[in-house]
Amino acid sequence: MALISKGRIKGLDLKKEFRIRSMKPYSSFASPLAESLADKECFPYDSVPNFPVSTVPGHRGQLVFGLLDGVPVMCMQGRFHYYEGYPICKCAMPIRVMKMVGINYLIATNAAGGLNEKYKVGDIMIIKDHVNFLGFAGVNPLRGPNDERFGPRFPAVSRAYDAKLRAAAMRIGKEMGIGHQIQEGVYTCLGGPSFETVAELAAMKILGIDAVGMSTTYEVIVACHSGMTVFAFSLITNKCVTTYDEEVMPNHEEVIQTGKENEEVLKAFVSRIVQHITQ
Ligand SMILES: Cc1cc2[nH]c(=O)nc(N)n2n1
Repeated sequence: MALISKGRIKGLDLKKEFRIRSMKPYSSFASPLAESLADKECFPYDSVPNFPVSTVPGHRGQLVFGLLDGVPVMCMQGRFHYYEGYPICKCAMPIRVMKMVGINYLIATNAAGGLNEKYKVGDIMIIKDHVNFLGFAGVNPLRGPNDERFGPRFPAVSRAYDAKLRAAAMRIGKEMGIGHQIQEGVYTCLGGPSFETVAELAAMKILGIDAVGMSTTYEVIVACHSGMTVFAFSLITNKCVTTYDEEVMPNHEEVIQTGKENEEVLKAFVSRIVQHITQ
């Protein structure tokens, strides 16, 4: 979500391009919230010049503009992942489009495996920091010539996840009566599409990682580079498989199912955070 002044790129009025009447918050969000918007206008990704298209089951593949409890918002239904085969800068490109329409905040959401033993399936982990494993191998969305229109060559990302919004989200969770399922921790992004081995998870535990996924960090780095304020959370969709004798292996069906089971509470949670941002 982002509070935005009316955005416009020098010489290119995106409002005409997107027929945007008034832009305020934005959310990179799963389908259900975008479906619930009033006064919706949808732009399939393949109708937006140079946009990648979603290839992952459960990701619709369109930009949705509309009203969330009266607040004009922009949602992504489906995001792009490194494992789909896109360059990482292409996976983060939608964040630059949002910046170009004048966005100053981002709410990013994802599904993730719970590595922290205290976590339960269905928990919401507010992300306080990330370990960008992809970046350790140089897979960074800012690699290559720097585009000065957005930010500096060497951006700081030490406070990528806004502390005030994290505290507000914690309070909102308690007010909603879901404080018992709200966590705060460190998220990591792996390349995927294979899930992690037991040994990899043991290593990540030593590194203090709480939840494991395959997205988000590259979007947050680009949002930070562009000077956007970021809030992000993970829905814990499964417990990471940390031993060799566990019955159930991690699987995409479980991820989708847990997302469906929690969509109402997530919609309410994000709506309350939007209200907080726009008050
Ligand atoms: C979206 C998602 C869900 C899980 N679960 C897991 O154990 N490991 C992952 N990397 N991911 N990613």
